[in-house]
Amino acid sequence: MFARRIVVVGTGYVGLTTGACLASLGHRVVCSDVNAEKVAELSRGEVRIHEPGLAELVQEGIAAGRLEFVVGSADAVADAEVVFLCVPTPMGSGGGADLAAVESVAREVREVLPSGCVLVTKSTVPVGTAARLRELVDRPDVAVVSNPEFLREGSAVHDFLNPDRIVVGSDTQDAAERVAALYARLGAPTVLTDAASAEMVKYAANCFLATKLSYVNAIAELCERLGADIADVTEGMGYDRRIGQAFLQPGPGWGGSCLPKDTAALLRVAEAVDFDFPLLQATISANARQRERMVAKVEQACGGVLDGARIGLLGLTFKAGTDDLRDSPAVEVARLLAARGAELVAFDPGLRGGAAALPPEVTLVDDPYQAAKGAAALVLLTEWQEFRTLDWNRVAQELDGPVVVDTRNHLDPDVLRRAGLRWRGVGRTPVG
Ligand SMILES: NC(=O)c1ccc[n+]([C@@H]2O[C@H](COP(=O)([O-])OP(=O)(O)OC[C@H]3O[C@@H](n4cnc5c(N)ncnc54)[C@H](O)[C@@H]3O)[C@@H](O)[C@H]2O)c1
Ligand SMILES: O=c1ccn([C@@H]2O[C@H](COP(=O)(O)OP(=O)(O)O[C@H]3O[C@H](CO)[C@@H](O)[C@H](O)[C@H]3O)[C@@H](O)[C@H]2O)c(=O)[nH]1
Repeated sequence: MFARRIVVVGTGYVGLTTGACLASLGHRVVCSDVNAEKVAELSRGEVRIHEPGLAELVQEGIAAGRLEFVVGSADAVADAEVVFLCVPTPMGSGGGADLAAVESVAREVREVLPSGCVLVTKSTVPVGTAARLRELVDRPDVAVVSNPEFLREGSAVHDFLNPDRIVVGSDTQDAAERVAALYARLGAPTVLTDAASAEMVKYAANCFLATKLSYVNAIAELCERLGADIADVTEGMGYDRRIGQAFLQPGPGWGGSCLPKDTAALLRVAEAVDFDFPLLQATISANARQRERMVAKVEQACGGVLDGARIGLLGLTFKAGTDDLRDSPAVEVARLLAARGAELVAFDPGLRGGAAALPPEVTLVDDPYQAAKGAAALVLLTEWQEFRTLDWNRVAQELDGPVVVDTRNHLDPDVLRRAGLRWRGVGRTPVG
């Protein structure tokens, strides 16, 4: 089925990907945003975020007349069949999801939504939000559907077009089926359920992933203390199909715009219904400890003195393949190092054009060798592919102290050893 007209509200990672991908599937899509400058750029086919294939899809959609961008939502929804809400739901004070943007759009459009239209939450929203929106919109002729999104930043287009599953929930079966039909060409397994269950799937999945990572980071620490090797341990675990190889890489802790806020939000949801959730609490607190652990590793690598030490940082984004610094563990480690008096010089391939949200103590430079220059230690915080192939002899010449702390186990310790460098990883025996 091809919808006559789809409106996507919010043109961030999720909204822009949704709009461009649905247009590429043949739907007619209007994307709206409050940011007039962004709308003007997107209308010219200019995409600021770093997402492979997204700019091309946007340009193709515009050229085919299937994709347009407008400011404000009220006019845009006037003849919509389906309206996707893709606005932010950040962590509010107290940890719960802040639904101000979702509710503000719902209020903006409630009176102008055409009869028979479906209002869809694609933003990550707590269980009960669809029910709350039904009350807020107060239109028996408009159905509310939950259709959570599972794409990852850095592979957003690929993930949207090749989903592991589509989840659609509504208390109006027909509306859920209409939304599911938009994705029919993707051939993905589809879970049709009620709204509360669909909303829960999203949190349950993200919190499970976060728990898997906190667990693997704890096992890595144990490996370090017991002389076992986390790379071999996770490989051995991962062949068990019930566990799987994915999401088993230890690191400086998990971050990004989703896992931290979603774990905090589920904890709040649980509290609200008097459910004690020590497992999720431990997942979160172990993650905070992981960042401290990385700082302790760097301190040890610098001979126990961080105050006044110059430290080079490789990577600041929350993972490779994105320019996103939101809740980045790398930035948090940098902050903690700066608080201990370290002087920080950082290079990140995703931030070549600069970055707005860096702690003032971090100086951003344009190449990795400048980050290494005169440093007491070099610390890899984000797993960019190009870090593997640095000229390590040159790095060794630039460094003041011959040590690399690899918080992602991303580098080949033997290559570094041959360049005369000491390597310190996570959950593995130090080399050199
Ligand atoms: N980023 C991800 O990888 C990802 C994946 C799955 C789900 N999500 C969820 O999707 C939602 C959006 O996340 P994002 O990362 O795309 O956010 P984002 O910050 O990248 O983009 C949000 C966009 O919404 C716009 N906006 C804000 N208020 C608006 C309003 N009232 N009307 C119209 N536009 C408005 C902003 O200008 C911005 O362009 C969140 O709930 C998030 O949890 C994100
Ligand atoms: O083996 C791993 C995998 C990930 N990470 C870290 O975990 C965090 C999250 O990574 P990832 O899940 O790839 O990033 P996101 O793009 O934030 O995607 C998550 O959050 C999105 C927003 O809800 C969901 O849609 C995705 O399914 C979910 O994977 C990052 O700091 C990664 O470095 C590790 O440390 N080790």
